[in-house]
Amino acid sequence: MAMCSSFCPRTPFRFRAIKHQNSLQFKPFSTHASSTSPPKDETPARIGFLGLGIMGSPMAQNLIKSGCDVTVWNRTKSKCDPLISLGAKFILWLGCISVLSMSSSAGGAFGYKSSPEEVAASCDVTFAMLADPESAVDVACGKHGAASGMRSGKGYVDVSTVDGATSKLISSQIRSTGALFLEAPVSGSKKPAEDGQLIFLTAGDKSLYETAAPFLDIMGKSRFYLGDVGNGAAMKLVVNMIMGSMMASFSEGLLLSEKVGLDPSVLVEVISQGAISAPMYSMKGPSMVQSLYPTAFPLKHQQKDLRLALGLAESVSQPTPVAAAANELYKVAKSHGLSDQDFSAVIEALKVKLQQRT
Ligand SMILES: NC(=O)C1=CN([C@@H]2O[C@H](COP(=O)(O)OP(=O)(O)OC[C@H]3O[C@@H](n4cnc5c(N)ncnc54)[C@H](OP(=O)(O)O)[C@@H]3O)[C@@H](O)[C@H]2O)C=CC1
Ligand SMILES: O=CCCC(=O)O
Repeated sequence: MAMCSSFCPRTPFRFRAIKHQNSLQFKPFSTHASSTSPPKDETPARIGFLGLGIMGSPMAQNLIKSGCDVTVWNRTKSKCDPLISLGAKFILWLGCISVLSMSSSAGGAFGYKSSPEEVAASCDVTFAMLADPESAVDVACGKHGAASGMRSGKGYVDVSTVDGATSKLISSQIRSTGALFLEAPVSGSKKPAEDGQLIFLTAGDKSLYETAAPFLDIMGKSRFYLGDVGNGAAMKLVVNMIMGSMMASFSEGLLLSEKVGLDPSVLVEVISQGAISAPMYSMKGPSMVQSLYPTAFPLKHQQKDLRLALGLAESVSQPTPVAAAANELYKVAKSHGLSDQDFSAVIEALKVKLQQRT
């Protein structure tokens, strides 16, 4: 069943956690409301956010700006600082005591550390936005990983793009603690993340889906609940498989148009008015024509998604020759040092091939 949101997230709400039977519910309340003290069974909802890269940072930022109580963690600690400046919490940890800090560098001299475990232990719902299956497993299930801090009444929402097997592994580790698990990879890139316009493809514990809904609605424009763990991951991989092939095909067209004496900028314009128009072509085309690839979606992640999508297709014996060919092109692009450029830099792999022939 697909569900879409209608919640308006832009008012400065705060969220209170309310114990309801065995589950947690979150009720928004306006920060402009009267100063009557909250009912005794209500405490501020605490949100954890692990992974502050291109996507995680703006997503966490939107939660903070909407009045949520957010605790952040990132492997490279300095990326926490802009969010701490906006009001995020950062936990320093010394094995037996945790202290809240105003800076990720505080405590360094004393050997203090922060860990996903500490964040999960101190929060009601913890989100994770990590690079790939390996980092998602490490942060959730590794030493001092989030699972070590989970227990009944808490929830873990993994918004990273991973394969179904990885998601199921993380789900089983989280659920073995009594906590709930939701996979919720996103469609939409850096700008939609900044604008709170992501599309969440969720699957897993339905009650956590409902609990997390107000927060998903702050970060996104719509959400789909797709059933069992693995379905959200599969939907995301199918979407990105199509996207990767589209971009490879677009790149071929841009280069071919130029080679036969056409202006590729005019091609972008022609495409934008016809049946194959897509926002992606209009957004990326003009900079691709100038050989500029400002990173919104790193090429290495697109290749990872194609690799995982091919694995998904293999698991059901589905032929995917177009995606397989596109994957090879992204691999060539990676081998030419383009991993951290935007995925539209895949066009450079074709230019390399052209040069090799001439
Ligand atoms: N960018 C985009 O347009 C979109 C990306 N996605 C998906 O979202 C996820 C994140 O993407 P994005 O933000 O672009 O990626 P980034 O590369 O910018 O960020 C990756 C994050 O993962 C962390 N990380 C990487 N390896 C490890 C590790 N071994 N242990 C702990 N943390 C680690 C990084 O930490 P550190 O800062 O220390 O390197 C960083 O916080 C990916 O799965 C991607 O496929 C989904 C939709 C759109
Ligand atoms: O995973 C990245 C998706 C990027 C997008 O949907 O624009």
